[in-house]
Amino acid sequence: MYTAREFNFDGLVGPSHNYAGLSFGNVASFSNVKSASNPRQAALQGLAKMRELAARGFAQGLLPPQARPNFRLLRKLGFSGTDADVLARAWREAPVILACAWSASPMWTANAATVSPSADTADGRVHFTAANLNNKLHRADEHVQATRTLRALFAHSERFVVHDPLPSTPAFGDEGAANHTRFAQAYGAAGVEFFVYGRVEFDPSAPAPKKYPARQTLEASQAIARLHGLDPARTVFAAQNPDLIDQGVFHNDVIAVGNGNVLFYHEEAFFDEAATLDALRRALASVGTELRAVRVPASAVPVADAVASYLFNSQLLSKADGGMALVVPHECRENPAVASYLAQLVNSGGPIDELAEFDLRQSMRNGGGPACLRLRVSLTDDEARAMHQGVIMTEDLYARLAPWVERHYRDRIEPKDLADPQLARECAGALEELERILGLPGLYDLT
Ligand SMILES: NCCC[C@H](NC(=O)CCC(=O)O)C(=O)O
Repeated sequence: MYTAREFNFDGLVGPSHNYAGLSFGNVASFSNVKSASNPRQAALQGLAKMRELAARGFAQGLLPPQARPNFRLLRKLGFSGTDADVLARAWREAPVILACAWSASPMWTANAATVSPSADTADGRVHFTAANLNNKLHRADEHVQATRTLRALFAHSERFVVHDPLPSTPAFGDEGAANHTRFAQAYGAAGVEFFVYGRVEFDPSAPAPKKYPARQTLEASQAIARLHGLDPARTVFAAQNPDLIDQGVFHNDVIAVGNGNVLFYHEEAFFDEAATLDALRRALASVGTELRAVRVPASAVPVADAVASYLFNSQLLSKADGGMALVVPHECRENPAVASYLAQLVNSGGPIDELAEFDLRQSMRNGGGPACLRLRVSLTDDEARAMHQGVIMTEDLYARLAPWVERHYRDRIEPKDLADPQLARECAGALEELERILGLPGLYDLT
């Protein structure tokens, strides 16, 4: 009856992937600052994940990288002259700003937008709102291209709407789907949308972290629910545990993941666990579904291990046989507490009965695991047909993209390379060819 599927749109890692330590509050980003990256390996690791999941029959797409360096940003900040002048002066006077302009951070497409499937929205269209990501300079401009890309892919205005991002001010800090989960009996059925926020701008007494920034506000989440036309009875807002933000849980998707009627979460994830579960249970009951909560106690997995391994930054995928696979990074096997927890989990008779493990080390070193790397979009069959087809992962597309990466990507970038105008030319050349491979002429505003 409900013919809808969940597509995962993974970020294709861009040719300037590097480690610049730009994300205060993200432990991995800070610990790997200024080490050498390998963009070629990063892109191939991401493609390998997309290819394997597509081959297994999961609906898999990609979102293209963004043009870097971001000369528009650098020029806006007063660096002028030729492109080479801009890079040289920024390198001399403001190397951190230069690194921001080069960041390949759009690869983490969970932060590209919040998406509400048509079964949840008042007008029956799929709604997208590009995230303003205003907490970090290197991410605060991503929404310009993200909006443009989403409008190119989901152009059919009777089926899709891509909203402008929320106002770029602290009251509306929005990090997209990293703080949003949807529960439903089936992808095409009416569901419950779950928003987790880190602080409340207009209520100073609300919980908030002390050391690291809370990137998502309640006000932003509420605005998105309004824009998307969500039914209040099927929308739940919950506060993240601020102490965990201070321990490196900078997005909710570092400590919880949901799919179908399953919530897989750490017992300390939420400010008020009981109230959060109650609200979810009530909302799910209104659509005839019962919540299955898989709670991980701190005695089995301490928060520090969850952050180091990215156990919860996993994908929960519904399989044809009715079970669910948990897509985890290699780091989960290397962490003894997490490895033994997972061995027990898949044999517990619960909803998660399989592990799929991937080497995503290049992304992980910047704090991005399997879940950060993908944006979920549930689409009916008609909607899936109405979107641009050139970004859907197939063996054929893989066979074109892997050699494209080999041709254009370096295998090493260190901080001083960001001053190199030749690297900028290589990146532009790569994207020009990518527009053709994906069948998206004019995707980039390369003027
Ligand atoms: N959802 C995962 C996002 C990871 C991302 N890391 C970064 O931007 C690190 C970039 C650097 O430090 O070079 C972030 O913190 O927003």
